[in-house]
Parts: sequence; C-alpha cells; structure tokens
Amino acid sequence: GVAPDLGKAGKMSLPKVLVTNNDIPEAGLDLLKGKFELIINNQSNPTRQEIIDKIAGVDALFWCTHQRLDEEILDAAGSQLKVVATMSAGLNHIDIDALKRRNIPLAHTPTVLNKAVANVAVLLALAASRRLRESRIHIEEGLWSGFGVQYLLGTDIENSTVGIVGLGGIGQTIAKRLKAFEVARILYSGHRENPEGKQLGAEFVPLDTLLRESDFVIVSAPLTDETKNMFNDTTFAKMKPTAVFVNIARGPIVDQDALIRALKNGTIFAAGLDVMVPEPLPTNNELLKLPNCVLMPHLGSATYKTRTAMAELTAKNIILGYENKPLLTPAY
Ligand SMILES: O=CC(=O)O
Repeated sequence: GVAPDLGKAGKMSLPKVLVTNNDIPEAGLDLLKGKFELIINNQSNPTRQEIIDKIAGVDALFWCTHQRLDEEILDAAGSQLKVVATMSAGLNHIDIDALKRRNIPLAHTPTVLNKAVANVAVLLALAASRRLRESRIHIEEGLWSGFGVQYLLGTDIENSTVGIVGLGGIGQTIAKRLKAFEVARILYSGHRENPEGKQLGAEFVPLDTLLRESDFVIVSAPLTDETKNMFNDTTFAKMKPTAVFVNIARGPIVDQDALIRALKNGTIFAAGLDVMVPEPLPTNNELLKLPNCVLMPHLGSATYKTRTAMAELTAKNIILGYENKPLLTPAY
C-alpha cells in the first residue's frame, strides 16, 4: 500500500533497518531483503559507539545485543525511527518508557524460545543435583578410585518439591517437563496466581514458602527493580541445605557473592546457572572454583532452530511495525 519513496537520484529508496550484529541467521534477514535496505554492523558484539555510528536515519532497529537501548540511542537514530524489535525474550536492556514516549512499537521474541530455555533449566537442575562438574573433576584428577556406595551421591528430582520463581511462558514450559520426572509438587511465586498455574497443578505460594519447602528453586522471572538481588543472604538462608538453585533468567536477580557464600558454606547443596554477573564471567571468578556449581555461558535459547525462529520472528515484527500493523509479539 505505501507509495515507493523516490530518492534524490530518482531511484526508489527502501526504508532502512539497522541490524546490530553480523551473525543473525540468514532466514531472518531474508525476510527483510527487498523490503528494507539492510545496514548490518560488522561486529557480532558491537560497542555502543559502533551502533551509534551507523544508526542515524534508520527506520527500524533489529536489536540483538545486550547494549542498552535508551534515549541516547533513540536520539542518534532520529525521529523517523518507526519500529524496534529485540531478538530476545528479556527486555531489561530496553528503556520501554522512552519508546512509549515516542510511540515506537517494540517487539521481542517470547514463546519461540520457551522449550529450548526450559530444557536448559532441567539440564542444569539435573546436572547440579547429580554433581556433574564435581564428577568430571574426579575423573580428570584421578580421584575416582572405584565403586563407592557413598561416592558422590546426589539428590533426587522424583518426589521432590520444585519451586518456580516466575511462572511465565518459560516457567510453565519447565513445569510441563518436570511432570515427566514425577515431582511431588510444583510451587510458584510471582505477582499473581495465574490460570496456567492451575492447569499445571502448580500451587501459588508466597516466596518465603517456596524457599522453605522447595528441593529445587528455579528462577525464570524477568529482571526488574523488584527481582534485582531477590536472591541474597537472607533468601538463601531460608532454603533447605539440600536445595538446588537454578537460574536461567538474568544474573542480577542473584546477589552472586551471597550465592558463592551459600555454596561454600553448605547453606544450599548446589547451583546451576546459565546467567551470571558479569557476562562474560572472568576466568578467575570464584564461581568457577566451586565444585557444586554448574555453569553455562548464557546459552538458554542457543539451538539452531530456536535462534532461526527468533530471527524470523524479529524480522516479521519489523515488517508489521513498519506497515503500522499489529506486532505478532509486542513487548507492551
Ligand atoms: O536471554 C535471552 C533472552 O532474553 O532471549
């Protein structure tokens, strides 16, 4: 419907989209080609300055970086900017109010990554409870001296109580997977009881109850002012000494020094983390020295199919937003 814009040279000029990095799955970019001029940053991990250098005059942003998208970035882009899409479920790096003030629609990519991320939550829960890291260290260091009835025993997920902090799309998908492990109870905490929780047979409880009663505590909540440092010395102290803590959400939800103390002192049994502070984690960080801590470098959604689906969804939202149509997955 929109008449092509004839540029100065009389050539048809396409609207421009800035793609913040150079390693976006082709299938996503293919959807934009022909409709947009693609301005692709030549880094996979751009600095703010590299983004700002290329952003002036673009009509859309394909945002795939943890760099903060704020007033400074929006000013650098200019008032013609019409739509922003972040290739992430999380929105903590985006100043949503700044976009609202400018009436710029914002898309993100929930749902398509639920299964991949939920799988990592289960992977980390099992790996931490069955002492995967410590086990490997034993083999590597020649500490494996043969069968031992009491050797490297772990905890069971069967008949356990699992507490899910934040029962959104990812949390619900985790709960579905846990049923196959025959858990006894699923508790969840969050803003409010939700109908999906009821369908899953999960019990809505205050955070304190969840901490006291859970054998596994899994964090799948967004990072907000409310969840920042939600896990600290006080909250870890309320958990069982046999508890396994899993975070697949955002590092700053946890006071990491408090977690390190809890893991060292036996306040809790083990942890499995896909997210931490900072990312990337320095190689001399204390977390890496703990045998009861399993770590992954923020790979929750990192499967071939999921990243492709995220790129395609981001591109589709950009096209819709540019055409003033409702987004498939609006962030607000
Ligand atoms: O952390 C990953 C995401 O928010 O998609």
